Amino acid sequence: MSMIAAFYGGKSILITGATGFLGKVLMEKLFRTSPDLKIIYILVRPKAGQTLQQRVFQILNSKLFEKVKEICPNVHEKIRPISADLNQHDFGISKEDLEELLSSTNIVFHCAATVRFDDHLRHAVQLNVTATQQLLSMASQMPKLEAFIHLSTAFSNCNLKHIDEVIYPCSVEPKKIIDSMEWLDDAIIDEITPKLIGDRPNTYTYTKALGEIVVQQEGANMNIAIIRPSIVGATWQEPFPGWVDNLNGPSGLIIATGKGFLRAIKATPMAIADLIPADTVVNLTLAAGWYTAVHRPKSTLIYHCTSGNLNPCNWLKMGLQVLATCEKVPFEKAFRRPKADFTTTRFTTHYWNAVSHRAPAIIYDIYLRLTGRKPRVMKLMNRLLRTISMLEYFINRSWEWSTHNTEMLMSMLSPEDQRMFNFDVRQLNWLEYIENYVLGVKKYLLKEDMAGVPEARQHLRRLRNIHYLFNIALFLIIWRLLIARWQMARNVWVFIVSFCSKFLSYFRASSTLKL
Ligand SMILES: CCCCCCCCCCCCCCCCCCCCCC(=O)SCCNC(=O)CCNC(=O)[C@H](O)C(C)(C)COP(=O)(O)OP(=O)(O)OC[C@H]1O[C@@H](n2cnc3c(N)ncnc32)[C@H](O)[C@@H]1OP(=O)(O)O
Ligand SMILES: NC(=O)C1=CN([C@@H]2O[C@H](COP(=O)(O)OP(=O)(O)OC[C@H]3O[C@@H](n4cnc5c(N)ncnc54)[C@H](OP(=O)(O)O)[C@@H]3O)[C@@H](O)[C@H]2O)C=CC1
Repeated sequence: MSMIAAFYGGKSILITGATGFLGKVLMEKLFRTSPDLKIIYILVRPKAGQTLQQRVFQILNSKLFEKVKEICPNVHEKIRPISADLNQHDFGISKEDLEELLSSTNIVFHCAATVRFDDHLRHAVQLNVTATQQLLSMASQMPKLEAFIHLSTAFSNCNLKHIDEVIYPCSVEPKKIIDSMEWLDDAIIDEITPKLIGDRPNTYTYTKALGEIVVQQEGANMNIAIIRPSIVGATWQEPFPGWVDNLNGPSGLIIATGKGFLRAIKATPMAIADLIPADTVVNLTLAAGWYTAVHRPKSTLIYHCTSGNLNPCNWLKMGLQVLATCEKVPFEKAFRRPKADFTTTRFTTHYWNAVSHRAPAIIYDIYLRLTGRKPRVMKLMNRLLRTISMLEYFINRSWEWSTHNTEMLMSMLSPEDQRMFNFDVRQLNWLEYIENYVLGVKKYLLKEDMAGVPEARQHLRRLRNIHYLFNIALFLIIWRLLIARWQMARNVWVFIVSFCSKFLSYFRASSTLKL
């Protein structure tokens, strides 16, 4: 019998960010392994014209929840969406809902965050710091609370090379930052942002670090744990391999590679690609929830959910496997053939951006214009290059994360729990995982049917022929222009022609002699 699954049975659980990538996988696993849990409260905001109920309906009707609906047919009765916007004071939760939440909740999983790298500091602070502080204040009024689990990121201290499972101080106290956001105007915030984030690359990592300090300060009297995942990727095993539903992290770049948009990227091939599957993060999170509530460690424990020190994979290995899979099972309607390389210097990156990214986009847009259609490729390309520039920091460095707490937690699990809530990345086969990831991107993100693969292959063959024809035509045009303008080119041309004709006549002569 699984101790962890039994622990969540009969519990009332509050999840923030349940409509996000990790939140959905977390909810799915909870329902699948503890179908007898009492209720899951989720804080949801109405979005894109959808009501809360419609959003929940959409989640439950996705492929991710197919198994759950078999195991727990009344799953819809066990999810209670609560209208809440974490940008608002008190989250805008109604008085009745708040009372119910405060009186019933046993466990809190705080997943909501803004994960955008370029968010304005005011917004990032509001969501990743102030909202965390408010949620903790709410949690402190929950008489039945057993554990509060906060989702952070392994990159919250990416300004360090070696990162321990501890909370590092920031130069300015989070409370001062929260206060200042209330009275500083946007222009001043823009001006001080680079000084505040210091040697971190973006507001996301900075505010996640502030969020951790808030958790430590405000949650001193609660049972709290912090999970720090690295780059979260598609699921490894559960509920099925390759599930992913947003473009964050590597997923967007996998699409860009498979569709032939991405041809070169500045990366350090041997740097560690610290990916971690979403289901691994969820298993560790649930195990930490159980351990925190049952064993009540004296201090806040931080768990690094990373792969680099236990089972390292580098960007070269990952990139080659992405390309190999895209070759084997191509994406539909590719712009160009999937063929990409890593660049290592600024100069080569600029060169390949001009030749392999911008030039084809301009040519294709001209073709679209000439055929009476709206040009769109350059816009897409600019967005891709901007995304790459945001991610570059993470693919050109390696970090070391210590994993003592994570390994300790693993050793505390029964063999049954080690199997059911497996977060041992040493068992992960990277090539198999990356292949399933790419297939998952194709099936669940791009919603492409595997029946379309032969047509996609045919399309790639057409693109290859166009590529060859284009290259030959380009060569001939350039050569013709050179001959017309340069004596030197003419001399070379005469030399080549006379060399070839001598070579041919020599062959002709030697074959006649043999006869
Ligand atoms: C040798 C072979 C070589 C082969 C090479 C093979 C290569 C394969 C190797 C792979 C290497 C992987 C490296 C990963 C490193 C990850 C590190 C993460 C570490 C931190 C982890 C964390 O702890 S943190 C969680 C992750 N957090 C993010 O990862 C957010 C990032 N992101 C943003 O911060 C914003 O995205 C940003 C960018 C500002 C743009 O912002 P933006 O305003 O320009 O664009 P938006 O995001 O608003 O998107 C506007 C519309 O573009 C659509 N779209 C957006 N991206 C798209 C895309 N890539 N492809 C298509 N479509 C896309 C979107 O769906 C919208 O569509 P629509 O308008 O229809 O709704
Ligand atoms: N994905 C990754 O690579 C990594 C993620 N993490 C951490 O894991 C956690 C979950 O990330 P992930 O699932 O990928 O992120 P997503 O962007 O997929 O999900 C974010 C969630 O937060 C919710 N949210 C955002 N703003 C508000 C708001 N104002 N009010 C209410 N809810 C809001 C979103 O709701 P809505 O659907 O309405 O937008 C969504 O449910 C985050 O804390 C992140 O920092 C850590 C390391 C890596």
